[in-house]
Amino acid sequence: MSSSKEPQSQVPAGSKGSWSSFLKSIASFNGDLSSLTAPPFILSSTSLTEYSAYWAEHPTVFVAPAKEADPEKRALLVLKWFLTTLHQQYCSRSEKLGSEKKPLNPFLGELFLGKWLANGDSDLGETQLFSEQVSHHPPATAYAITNNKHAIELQGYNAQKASFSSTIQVKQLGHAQYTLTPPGSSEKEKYVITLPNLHIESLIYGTPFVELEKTAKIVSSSGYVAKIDFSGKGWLSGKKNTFTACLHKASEGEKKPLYTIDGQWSNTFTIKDARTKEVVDKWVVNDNKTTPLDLAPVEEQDLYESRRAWKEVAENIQGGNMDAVSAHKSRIENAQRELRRAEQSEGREWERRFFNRIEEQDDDPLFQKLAAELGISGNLEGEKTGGIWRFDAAKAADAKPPYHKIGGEGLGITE
Ligand SMILES: CC(C)CCC[C@@H](C)[C@H]1CC[C@H]2[C@@H]3CC=C4C[C@@H](O)CC[C@]4(C)[C@H]3CC[C@]12C
Repeated sequence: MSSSKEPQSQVPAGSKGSWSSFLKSIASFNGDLSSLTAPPFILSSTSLTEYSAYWAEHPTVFVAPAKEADPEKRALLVLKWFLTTLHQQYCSRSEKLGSEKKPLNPFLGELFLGKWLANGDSDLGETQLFSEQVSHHPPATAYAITNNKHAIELQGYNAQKASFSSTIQVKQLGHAQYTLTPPGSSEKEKYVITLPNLHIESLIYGTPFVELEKTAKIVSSSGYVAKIDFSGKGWLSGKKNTFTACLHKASEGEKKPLYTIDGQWSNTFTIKDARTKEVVDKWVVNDNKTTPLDLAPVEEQDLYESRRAWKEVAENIQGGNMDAVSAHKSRIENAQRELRRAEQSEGREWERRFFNRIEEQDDDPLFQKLAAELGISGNLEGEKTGGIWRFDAAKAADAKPPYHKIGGEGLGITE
């Protein structure tokens, strides 16, 4: 007999069979999550290209480091910003939709573009988002978030490698780089960020949610290192999403912490000065509303913008009309296959709108130095990310639709 405290299955009555076949299929799949066929109740109408927005849903926290003159406090503010993104990155679907869902698998060239407006804050300026699916096989998304007023740029690209060991385990490939120009300085300061591993909990009950694992690191050109350790359901606290973080000088090591942070990334965490043991800052997720991303109305969007391209699919997922969902998905997939065939026979490649594929040896030396400190290499990951991707600010300047000459052809739309 099951005790009343044990979680009950939340799988809808009509989906029990398809859920258990889904669970069986993941136990033996090939590592590409997009290839999994999941039952309708777990499908999301949001594409993975949208997830890039999670990096800056608190624009004031995103720009705060650029205003700080003290390098040590600046490094702390970058760490704080990174930690404040985690709730949105890893919890927001579960909180909004009742569980983690399977996102739409972006097509090559799919775009998600928008901005966070200053909303009356005269000092904030506009923060712009460029997110683009730069590879389809393997799937990889590149993003850049810029704030010109504060000369900040975050860019990165990522892909996921999944495996199965009692549940879905996900390794994130790729990394992020945050660049600013300190007040009064003319030299850029760069922070390179590695991404944590994650796994899915509560799959069996039909209420999957994300838990983070292992570590993430941030190293800076100013000589600071932040290490974040994720312990999931903390051994001491017994609470989910538990972590500890520590900021130290690269020259001094972890034994001489400057600041320590602990708590739950999905709830509350506290920042302490490690020298005085004093609490210097606290973050409470519920006290900090996110700023909604400002998007062009769907009719005015480019055909390759995510919400416009997936409109029919999304509406039919929401309406539960799965035949129409697969019809529209197939339309896009077939048109994309056709396009790839044509490109191949003409010996050319799809032109990325905002990003370029680069050779590692041609990369920014500042980035290369920090990557070496972290032991990461674009070349080693390149196979899983379709290459090494860098934002092209010139391509983004004054960008407005239409973003591609090709029109509806690649989406199976004839107009
Ligand atoms: C819900 C279950 C049954 C299906 C599996 C869904 C998989 C594809 C989902 C679940 C959680 C998702 C991750 C959640 C958050 C992020 C952070 C973001 O910055 C990049 C994408 C990434 C890393 C997602 C990739 C896709 C992901 C791993």
